[in-house]
Amino acid sequence: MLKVNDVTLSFGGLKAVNHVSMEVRDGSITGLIGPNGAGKTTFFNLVSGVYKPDSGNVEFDGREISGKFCYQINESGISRTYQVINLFKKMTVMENVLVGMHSRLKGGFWPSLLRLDIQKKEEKAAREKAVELLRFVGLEDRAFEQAGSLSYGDQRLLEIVRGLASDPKLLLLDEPAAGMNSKENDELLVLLKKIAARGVAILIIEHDMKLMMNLCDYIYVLYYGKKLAEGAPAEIQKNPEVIAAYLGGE
Ligand SMILES: Nc1ncnc2c1ncn2[C@@H]1O[C@H](COP(=O)(O)OP(=O)(O)OP(=O)(O)O)[C@@H](O)[C@H]1O
Repeated sequence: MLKVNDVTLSFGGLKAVNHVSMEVRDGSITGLIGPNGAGKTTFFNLVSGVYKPDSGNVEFDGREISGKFCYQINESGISRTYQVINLFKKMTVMENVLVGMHSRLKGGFWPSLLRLDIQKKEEKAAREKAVELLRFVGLEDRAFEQAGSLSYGDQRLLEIVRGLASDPKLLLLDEPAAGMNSKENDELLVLLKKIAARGVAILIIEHDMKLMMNLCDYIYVLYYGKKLAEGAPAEIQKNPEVIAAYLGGE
């Protein structure tokens, strides 16, 4: 579904992503690992439309998406979360999910101003769907609390729910386990497998190797902007170059 073909992006003289190709298959969980500064977040920014590659291209469902705006890429079915929690902390949990849904809502400006029937129906359906998504992650009881009042781990879950709200086919997760305790970590593993079982493919950046080894179907390793290795978790784990990169890099 996602095909990244030989992309390169430089910041001044630094090749943050250097001739990297990769693929994410339908419904799979694909991992992206590498030491700090390897280019992982920049790679996400290339896929989600924050940056346009200097060379190479990105295809999603057979169509080129490189060069499109972020909102167009989101509409085509790619959603993402960020390394730093990016919620509207003063808004309720429910409102945060509804914000994530906006690209799927049809009733534009005039219907919303006049509160036409079509818009009321759409709003009701959106709320029901938000409740269903919150139930999916066990946050339905917190729907009307301020997002900022949730624990750190729950805020990370809410970010994932908001990412799912636009009905993506592919979810990009940038360090979703950061700051989670080990129980939250185990719950995250179960949740991400459930999301993939719903048919949503996942591309995930994460430093927690235990989580990645248990979670991913396939892993890519970046090192100084270049692809160092790719393969099944068991192969990656015993790859001497990968071990050396981690021992040397962190
Ligand atoms: N906007 C930018 N301008 C200049 N340099 C940048 C910019 N964004 C990233 N870089 C540089 O590009 C390289 C790759 O950074 P990137 O954030 O993609 O790495 P990363 O693998 O996500 O690291 P981390 O695990 O620490 O998040 C780093 O050397 C970084 O300093």
